[in-house]
Amino acid sequence: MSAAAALTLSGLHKAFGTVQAVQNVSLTVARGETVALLGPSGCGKSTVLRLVAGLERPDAGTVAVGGRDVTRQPPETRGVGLVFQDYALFPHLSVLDNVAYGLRVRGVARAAAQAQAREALALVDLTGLDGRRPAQLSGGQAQRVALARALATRSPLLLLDEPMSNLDERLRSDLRAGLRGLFARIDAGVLLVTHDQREARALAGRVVILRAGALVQAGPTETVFAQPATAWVAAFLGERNLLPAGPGQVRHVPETALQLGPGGPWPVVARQSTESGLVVTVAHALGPLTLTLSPREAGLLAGNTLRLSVDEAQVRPLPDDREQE
Ligand SMILES: Nc1ncnc2c1ncn2[C@@H]1O[C@H](COP(=O)(O)OP(=O)(O)OP(=O)(O)O)[C@@H](O)[C@H]1O
Repeated sequence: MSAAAALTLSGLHKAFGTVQAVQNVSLTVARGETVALLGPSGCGKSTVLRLVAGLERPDAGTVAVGGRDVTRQPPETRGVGLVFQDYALFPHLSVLDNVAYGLRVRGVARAAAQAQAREALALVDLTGLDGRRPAQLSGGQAQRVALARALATRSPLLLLDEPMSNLDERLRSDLRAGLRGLFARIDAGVLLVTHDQREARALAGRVVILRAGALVQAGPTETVFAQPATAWVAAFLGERNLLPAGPGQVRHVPETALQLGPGGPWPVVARQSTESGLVVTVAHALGPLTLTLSPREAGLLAGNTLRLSVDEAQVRPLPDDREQE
């Protein structure tokens, strides 16, 4: 199977001085699959991508692209398409020539390079803008040109490092929807680094979570979000209800376990209006529980109390590993 994988990383290590940036990371990305690398700032996400691209050399471990060991190859022979957050387009070249550039430097003849570039521009819905200069594009269009440039190489593996970080929220959500369709159409593997959990959930079939350079959990996206393996992962993914349960243990009460209506009433001890609704904390018998109420649900607040019960079947014990670093 691994011969068919777009990417196979085995036992990768990389230190910068005393900083262990990447520690024993192994993962595979199948063709046609999108995998998101998630983790807090400084956990080693960009370093993993740079090791795959050949911009850094690992201290130990191997990188195979399309079943070929490229650990000792320079970036240009690895067959990897890259889109970095500070993507640079050549200002003096047209959109078409920007996209064709990488093919031309690999020795593809001009007419063939332009045909492949047009095909890539069509994939990102930019047909008709071939003749424009980068300065005549919106931020979202320029971002799609950078993507088309990576797609045009027809690499079996695309690496995207925070590909939408320069865009505003509306453009990001438009582009997210477009990318999901695009990734489904091309048969490449995609390794995506993002800070944005919505981006990971929208685009990736699997997620890999890094902490201080080491892989702490990997699995199908919805499984990892629904069943974080430890308290640290749960907290990183935004879970708020981790109740102390003895030494080194917490009880994870997911928000889906909180059922409004029966139970209580419990006193509301904190409330705050946010973009997604009214966030309230109730003093439940199990401990303080925080949940977000939609405007309609906020109508269930009676004075300063809320009726809710906990579906115990969804409550899971987790090891509390939040202190170790
Ligand atoms: N060239 C370098 N020299 C020294 N230290 C480095 C170098 N590149 C990265 N590091 C360190 O390695 C660790 C991992 O960095 P990396 O950029 O991979 O993290 P990241 O998860 O991508 O972070 P962010 O989300 O903030 O971009 C950090 O502690 C960083 O300071």
